[in-house]
Amino acid sequence: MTTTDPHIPTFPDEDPSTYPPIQPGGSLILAWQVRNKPVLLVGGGNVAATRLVHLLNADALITLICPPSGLHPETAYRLKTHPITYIPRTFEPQDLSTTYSLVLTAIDDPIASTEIYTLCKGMNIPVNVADVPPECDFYFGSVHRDGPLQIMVSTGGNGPKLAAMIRRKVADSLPKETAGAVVKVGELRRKLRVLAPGKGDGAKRMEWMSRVCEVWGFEELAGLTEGEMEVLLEGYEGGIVRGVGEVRLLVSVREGEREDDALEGV
Ligand SMILES: C[C@@]1(CC(=O)O)c2cc3[nH]c(cc4nc(cc5[nH]c(cc(n2)[C@H]1CCC(=O)O)[C@@](C)(CC(=O)O)[C@@H]5CCC(=O)O)C(CC(=O)O)=C4CCC(=O)O)c(CCC(=O)O)c3CC(=O)O
Ligand SMILES: NC(=O)C1=CN([C@@H]2O[C@H](COP(=O)(O)OP(=O)(O)OC[C@H]3O[C@@H](n4cnc5c(N)ncnc54)[C@H](O)[C@@H]3O)[C@@H](O)[C@H]2O)C=CC1
Repeated sequence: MTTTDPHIPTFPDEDPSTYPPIQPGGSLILAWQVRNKPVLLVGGGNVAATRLVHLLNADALITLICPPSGLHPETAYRLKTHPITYIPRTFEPQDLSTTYSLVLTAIDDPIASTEIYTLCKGMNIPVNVADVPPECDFYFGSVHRDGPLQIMVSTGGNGPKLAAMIRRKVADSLPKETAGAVVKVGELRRKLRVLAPGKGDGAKRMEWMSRVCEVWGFEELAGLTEGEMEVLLEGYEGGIVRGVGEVRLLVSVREGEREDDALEGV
């Protein structure tokens, strides 16, 4: 579909074939920040136990509603080990309020599921009803977690078991230093922001960080020491990204000089 709206400029030299193709019918995949936000989980069985893992990993403020007789051993364990608000009975409509930023149900009662879904819609609260895709504002996916690295596989409801198998394949194909590299790049980016805090430095910061990621391998990034970061960052002002060999050489020369200075001081 194209439009002739006169407010939209035309770029004579553009090449639309370089833009990503649009494939409608997918999900909007996001990394939702629920840290310290109230989330309601209804049900305490098998599926609820897996939902709890995701919610706890995301530091949500969780309320769980489920009769004690329905608790899966893993759910009961989480209730003992984490500050989850537990309501030991079946769901009642007054349990819902707009303070919840998210509601998840994992119950084996389709009538109660639909009731909760309808109440959530009335309150504009995003909801996931575990086994009823049409009653889900969002689906869960199969998640690989390693430190700050998270990879989610979604098949858009087509094959949840396949999603789990694909997730394992993806995880197995990653170099073992991947999460370590993510941690160190995070440290380096925070140091860079201290060195060049200005908003106007954004483009230069981004270009420099991108080049560091490209020039250094995962293994080298994962092993970045404080001294190596210091030497790397010294290149930032002049837009220089030193390679791993040069940085390590400079670090060892400096360490040698420090030792010499220390000896002279004796
Ligand atoms: C739509 C969605 C809604 C939602 O739950 O958010 C949904 C719906 C349904 N799942 C069903 C069945 C199974 N679900 C699993 C497992 C997982 N299901 C997950 C997500 C999703 N499941 C969402 C779509 C995600 C996507 O497609 O990308 C995972 C990825 C994440 C998670 O739940 O945390 C997690 C794997 C986590 C992991 O191991 O890594 C297994 C396998 C197992 O249990 O081992 C089976 C049996 C085998 C099979 O059917 O494949 C049925 C019943 C079908 C029926 O009656 O036949 C429905 C309802 C329906 O399809 O109508
Ligand atoms: N990822 C997915 O979407 C999957 C969905 N399912 C479906 O999810 C649902 C839950 O599955 P499981 O956890 O294995 O079942 P389960 O039988 O282990 O757990 C059901 C839980 O719901 C509780 N419950 C029932 N009615 C309730 C109410 N009104 N208020 C509060 N708690 C209530 C029960 O006490 C129990 O804790 C089932 O309908 C199942 O078919 C199952 C596998 C995967």
